[in-house]
Amino acid sequence: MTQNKEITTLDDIKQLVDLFYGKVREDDLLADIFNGVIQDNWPAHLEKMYRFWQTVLLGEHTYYGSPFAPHARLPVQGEHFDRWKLLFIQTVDDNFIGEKAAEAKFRAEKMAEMFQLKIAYVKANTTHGDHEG
Ligand code: HEM
Repeated sequence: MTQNKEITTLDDIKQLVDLFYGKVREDDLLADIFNGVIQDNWPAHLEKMYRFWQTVLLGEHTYYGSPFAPHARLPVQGEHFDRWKLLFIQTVDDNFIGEKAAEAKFRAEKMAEMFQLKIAYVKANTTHGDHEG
């Protein structure tokens, strides 16, 4: 058994991200949604996610995107976010310990909450006849 470690370097971030999306890609509920959008661009998606978490957890500003935009019209509901959070928390707890590990879980929870609120808002403000799809 490997010992859980602190998240301190970009390599730790890469390990976290690779393990998490490894689970996502095998998940009965989430795999099709991710693969439908990302298709064969997984390396680019993972690169982006390394930069995202490097920025959030290590304070090294390498991510300059808009995190919410690609989620606005995904076919996702509470159950998808619950699964996403479960897999993320499992990945962190199975491999890491310490302050940054706790922060990773906290930030993921907060962003999931914000994404869900925004998706509900987008839906409520999309009337039939708007550009759907
Ligand atoms: C059910 C939950 C979720 C699903 C199905 C999902 C799906 C996706 C997909 C398919 C993309 C790629 C979009 C593209 O390449 O066009 C993406 C990007 C991304 N996701 Fe999620 N996501 C979920 C939750 C979250 C959460 C909770 C976070 C917060 C940590 C997050 C952070 C990001 C970021 C930062 C990007 C990159 C955005 C950019 O293009 O700059 N996602 N997500």
